[in-house]
Amino acid sequence: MVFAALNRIYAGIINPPPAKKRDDAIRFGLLGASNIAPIALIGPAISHSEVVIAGVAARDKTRAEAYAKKHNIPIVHSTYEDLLQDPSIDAIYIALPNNLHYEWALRSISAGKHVLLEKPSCSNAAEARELFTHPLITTAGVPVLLEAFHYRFHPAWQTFLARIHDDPEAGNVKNASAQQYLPKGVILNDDIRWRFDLAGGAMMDFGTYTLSCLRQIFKEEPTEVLHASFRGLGTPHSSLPEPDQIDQAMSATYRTADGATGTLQADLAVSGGWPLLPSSWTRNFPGFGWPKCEVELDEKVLKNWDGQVHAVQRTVILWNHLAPSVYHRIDVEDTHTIRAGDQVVKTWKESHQEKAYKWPIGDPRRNDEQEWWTTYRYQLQEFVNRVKGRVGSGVWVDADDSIKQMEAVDETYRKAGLKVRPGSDFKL
Ligand SMILES: NC(=O)C1=CN([C@@H]2O[C@H](COP(=O)(O)OP(=O)(O)OC[C@H]3O[C@@H](n4cnc5c(N)ncnc54)[C@H](OP(=O)(O)O)[C@@H]3O)[C@@H](O)[C@H]2O)C=CC1
Ligand SMILES: O=C1OC[C@@H](O)[C@H](O)[C@H]1O
Repeated sequence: MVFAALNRIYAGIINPPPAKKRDDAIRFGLLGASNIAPIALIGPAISHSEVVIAGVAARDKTRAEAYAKKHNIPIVHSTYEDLLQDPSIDAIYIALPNNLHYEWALRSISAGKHVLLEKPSCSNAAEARELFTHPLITTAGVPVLLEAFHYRFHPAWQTFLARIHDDPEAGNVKNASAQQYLPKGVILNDDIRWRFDLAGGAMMDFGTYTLSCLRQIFKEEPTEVLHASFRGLGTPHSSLPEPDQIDQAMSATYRTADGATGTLQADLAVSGGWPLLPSSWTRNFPGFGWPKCEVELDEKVLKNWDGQVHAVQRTVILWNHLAPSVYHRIDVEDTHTIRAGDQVVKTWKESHQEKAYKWPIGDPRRNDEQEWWTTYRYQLQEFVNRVKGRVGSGVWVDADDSIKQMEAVDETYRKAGLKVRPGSDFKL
């Protein structure tokens, strides 16, 4: 198991096998010399025959040149706008602070470029509505715009959803939870995530994934935020603009019209919780927690005969939805009960575990994917399929989804007593 995981990490992240590039490959330009691009796009592009990372622009040209050299990017522009106006660039990757997503997505689309836009798509719902309903992206034949919720494109996530929504044993969703934690200290004090003016905060970061997970699990929009509470920044951050508006961690519970509930936990600075040691010793040490989604379904009647009922109640857990190519596990537990009236005649459990590094054998989505493909590599595959007009796996994040996501983010901030993240004044 460890050896297989190391192999997947090596081929998927450390040293992806290079593909021979096609003449009609999509030429990507990067806005900003960002920390995330090497993992989210530059690395995945190496093994894709139809993607070339052709250019980068950064606010500081010397930094852009150093970044280009490190990552073998041939073209360097000294302004973001110059990159957009470069006719040799087909698509733009936007991994800028959240408050700049709206403006640069609009600018990129209006320059005729396809856009892979980092999550969260915008600073708030008003911007998302403006962006995703703009005629520049709603008219036929316009460029592709995708909010980069990479985890959704991996077969592990889609298999998890299938166990909740598609199996005969699956009742309605009753309760769900989604959690993501980063150890304290990983995100430094001057990071964009701690800046209210840059639309930062835990809810905009790990919160946006966990909320997206719950919305997918519910398969309908939550109608109410039942509870939301946050842990703020400590004193080292007091020099930042409006530090009291930043959530270092967020916890929120939602309810749907059908009465299902779901809770998210998103923490960008976890401490303590070490096993075996007294909590008083470790409470200031960095803590760890697996990314995890768990769902409890309502009981479902499978069979009804001669006054007896056979029902099943399912629980499903996905361990590590965030980096499933490294390792993941889907646990399915079905509790079967046979009843005669109120009397339980028999009850038993059936459990199994699943892995889905690729689409299942015989599945029409199965193609030339590899077990080491990361979520970002699967996402890139679908982005290219969309640009090229192919059917692909069918997984996508559409405009309405991105709008509803930001509406729920805003509602969470309101419920927590924090301000909705500030939007930009940019107009095309
Ligand atoms: N999909 C995923 O797994 C991940 C997604 N993300 C998302 O990607 C985006 C960027 O995150 P990350 O790469 O960590 O960010 P970085 O801290 O690396 O910043 C990205 C770029 O933002 C530019 N920038 C523009 N204005 C500012 C400013 N005022 N302060 C700081 N930087 C500025 C810089 O560009 P320049 O080079 O021009 O100076 C910088 O290179 C975020 O939206 C985040 O949510 C982040 C991590 C993981
Ligand atoms: O996947 C991620 O990992 C680190 C986070 O801070 C980042 O924004 C997120 O997208």
